[in-house]
This record gives sequence, C-alpha cells and structure tokens, in this order.
Amino acid sequence: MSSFETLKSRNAGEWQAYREHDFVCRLGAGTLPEEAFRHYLKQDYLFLVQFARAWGLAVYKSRDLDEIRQGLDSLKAIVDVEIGLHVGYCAEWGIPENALADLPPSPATLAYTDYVLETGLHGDLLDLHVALAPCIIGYGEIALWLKAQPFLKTDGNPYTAWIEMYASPDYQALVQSEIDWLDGRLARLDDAAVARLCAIFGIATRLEADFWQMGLDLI
Ligand SMILES: Cc1ncc(C[n+]2csc(CCO)c2C)c(N)n1
Repeated sequence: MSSFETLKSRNAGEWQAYREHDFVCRLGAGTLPEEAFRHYLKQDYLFLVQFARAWGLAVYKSRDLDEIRQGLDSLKAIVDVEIGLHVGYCAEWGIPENALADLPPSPATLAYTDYVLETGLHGDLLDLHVALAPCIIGYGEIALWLKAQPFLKTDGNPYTAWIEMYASPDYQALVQSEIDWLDGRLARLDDAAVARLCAIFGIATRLEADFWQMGLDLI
C-alpha cells in the first residue's frame, strides 16, 4: 500500500539534496550570508503569491464541498495571514513592502511556480497536492532535521526565528494533516498511478532545491 513515505523513498536522492542543501545547512549553522537570505525572502514573497493561486486552483479542482472548504481555508490562511507575516518579516530584514511588489521573478521562482500551477491545471486535485507536498511537508521536516544537527547554532543565529517557525507545534500539525490527507488518497491507487505521482513529487522536490540554490547564487 502506498503512502507519502513511498513518494519520499522513491525520490530519496532528490529529497536528501533538498533537505540537506548547503543553503539549509548554512541557515542552521548561522553562516548563510545575510544577502543570500534577503534575496531568498524577496523571491519567496513572489512564490507565496503564486502559492495562493495554487490553492485557488485547488478550490476549482475540488469534487465536493469538503474539498472546496479545505482549499478555501488554505487560500484564506495564505492571503489573510501568511503573506502578511512574510511582509512583516521582510520589513524586519530591511526589505520594504514596495520593494516586493515590482520584483522580477528569478528563473528558479518561475520554474517552480509554473510547474506547480501547470501540474494542477492539467491534472486533478491529488496531482496538485503532490506538487505542493515538498513545499508544505518539506519545510517542516527541514526545520526538525536542522534542530537535530550537531552544527546547529541557536544563540546569536539570525535564522533561529525562521527555523523555530517551521519547527513549531502549529506548523507541524499542518504538516501532519497534509501527510494524513495524502496517505488516505495514495492508499487507494494502483502502481501506475503511484509511479506517475512519484515523478511529479521528484520534479517538485528538485525545483525546491533549485530555489535554495537561487538564494546562494543571488540570481
Ligand atoms: C520556496 C518555498 N517553499 C516552501 C515554503 C514553505 N511554505 C510556503 S507556503 C507555506 C504555508 C503552507 O500553507 C509554507 C510552509 C516557502 N515559504 N517557500
């Protein structure tokens, strides 16, 4: 029987490269150049706006009222809460809101958001969730992974708040509900359908790793 674990284990190399990317390790060690983090934060604003559209698409791709409510709740959370928090967080890092609005997207941002939206547009609701899974579930796993590393620096690390946000019980509960949802859907599928979803998951995971790399390369 397939589960979220199947998606991960069949993309073990991609998943590890994403989770343990140099950007992530340097966040944990507190050695990431602040310019790299600022660049990442700015592009992440653009990512979050497209992520909101992806939840709008999830509403459209829903087949019943429960699914519509789930997509709508996620859409409202991102639009009413998370983008506002991100704008506030950017301001703390010296990035004013007006610097975010006209920002050109990096190739890595475009590649990732286009892939997620295209996958959802041409596929069904499960395809879309699988394309979003590295984002939603990955960040939760990365925060916990970092907290278990001997090189983690907490005191005086400018990135501690970021790590704690994704390690928090609130965020971990959201991760678990997404894993449960995926497990419920994946358990009913035949091997060919699972193989197709593994391919989507692998590509989305690679595009997340490219997003980290974009932060390091400042492109
Ligand atoms: C490139 C990129 N990937 C994943 C996230 C994480 N993330 C995006 S939206 C959201 C909330 C889930 O509803 C979370 C955790 C990010 N910020 N940027």
